Amino acid sequence: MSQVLRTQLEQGAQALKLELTSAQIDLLMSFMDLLQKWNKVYNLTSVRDPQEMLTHHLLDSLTAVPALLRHVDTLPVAEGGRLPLLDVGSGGGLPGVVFAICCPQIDVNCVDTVGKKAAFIQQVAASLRLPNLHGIHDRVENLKSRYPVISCRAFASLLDFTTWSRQALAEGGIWFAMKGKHPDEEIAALPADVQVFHVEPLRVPGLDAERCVIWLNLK
Ligand SMILES: C[S@@+](CC[C@H](N)C(=O)[O-])C[C@H]1O[C@@H](n2cnc3c(N)ncnc32)[C@H](O)[C@@H]1O
Repeated sequence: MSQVLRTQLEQGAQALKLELTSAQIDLLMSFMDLLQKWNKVYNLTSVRDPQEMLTHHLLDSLTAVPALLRHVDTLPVAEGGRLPLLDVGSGGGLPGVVFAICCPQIDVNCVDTVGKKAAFIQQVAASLRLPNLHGIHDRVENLKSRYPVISCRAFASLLDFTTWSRQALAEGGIWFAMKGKHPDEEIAALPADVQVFHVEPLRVPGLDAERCVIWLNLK
């Protein structure tokens, strides 16, 4: 990836007030390289242009990191332990890999029904030496473990997301759904015991588009 894209990434991180080390910027750039390389073989994302990959995938996912960190910082985590997070329908690792790189205090588990996508995540974890990143090949509905935070991006309606991942939500846990426009109709379709407790608008550096995070929990 070019120096121009790296500079754009650094400027984007600064605009988001994310204090990333140059090692983390290197890892994000290497992730983009791996995504570009293996996309040709595995068909991980329809986005192929490197510039578009930077703004629509990397910076878009990065925009959710400050919101996630604000929440995580309020939770008790065992000494030396990491907070488990499940990223549902992670595909080529968005936002899961970005979260794993930017938040070493989080243990990121990316689940996808497509075996080659889960295998790609395992490959990214090994290549980039990320001990806090794991690929799981399964349907989210089948998972037996429980997670205090469950995220998704471009996955499904809020109703399907919360219904399919409900058994994987730890007691007192939260869902973190990355969405485009405020999804009024999806919110209206939620069952009575699932509540939206916060909607956070996001601005992606270099992208003129509506984005938000929907925070949900069980009543
Ligand atoms: C549109 S892609 C989004 C990928 C990625 N989150 C992104 O933002 O680019 C949705 C992904 O969800 C996966 N998926 C669909 N149903 C699933 C299920 N029940 N459990 C786990 N993954 C699922 C698909 O295989 C696909 O990779």
